[in-house]
Amino acid sequence: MDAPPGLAFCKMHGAGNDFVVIDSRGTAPVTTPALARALGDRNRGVGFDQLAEIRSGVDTDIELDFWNSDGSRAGACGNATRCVADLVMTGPSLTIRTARGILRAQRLEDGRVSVNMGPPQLDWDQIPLSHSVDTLNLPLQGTPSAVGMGNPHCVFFVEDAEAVDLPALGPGAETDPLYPQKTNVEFASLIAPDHLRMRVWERGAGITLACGSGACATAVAAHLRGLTTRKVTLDLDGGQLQVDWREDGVWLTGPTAHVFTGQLSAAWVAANG
Ligand SMILES: N[C@H](CCC[C@H](N)C(=O)O)C(=O)O
Repeated sequence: MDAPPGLAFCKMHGAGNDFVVIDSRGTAPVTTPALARALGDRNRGVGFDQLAEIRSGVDTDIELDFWNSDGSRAGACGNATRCVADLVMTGPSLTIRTARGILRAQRLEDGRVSVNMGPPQLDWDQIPLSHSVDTLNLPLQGTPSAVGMGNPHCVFFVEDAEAVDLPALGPGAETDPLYPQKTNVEFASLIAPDHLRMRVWERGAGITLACGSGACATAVAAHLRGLTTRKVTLDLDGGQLQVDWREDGVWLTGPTAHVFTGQLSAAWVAANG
């Protein structure tokens, strides 16, 4: 007898920031907070930093929803956007509707995928913060900068990002009351005016090897602080990303990898959905 149909997915990563991708084009969306949390469990599920669910586009080629491994929603995910674009793109570019708005991805001649993450959000109420402050110099220890990229970021500039104890410092900043929806937390140090070292503690996912929207937020904050040019390379724990803050938005470029496809068993989905 044939086994009952399960749920197909594929596993991808961008610079070590890893994703489960579910393609729900033409079918009903399946992800619930409980399913995302169960699937994100690296022992009992598949494991991922973010889950990306593809839906059919209405006025764009596709729509994308993002979830963190703790079951919470992520408004933006630069690396997953690049990975999914790589997966579904048939021409040179792709339009994607996300919670943030419409994003455009492009394939470069070297095979890497770039996405325009849109303009940065620099006003306190857009990021969002709990009240009006100088977003470039937050009234927190270490004077980090707040930048929104469709999700909130708190960027600390430090002497040596390598030396930062992420599990000790990340959770406190993630849950600081200044960020009513919590925040992603980046630690960056300057290597050269076009080169940064960055490490990240992500909201809802903890330490990840790379964060595309975090790289964008860090590049924007570094430029506004007068440290860097508009186009920078960022060394993350899992690889390099390029960010170019242009007139039409913040472009993120980097590698993508398709690791495997799989099929969740129907029984597991039923027990965990
Ligand atoms: N890794 C993702 C960002 C996930 C952000 C998520 N942790 C949130 O709650 O906003 C990226 O490449 O942009």
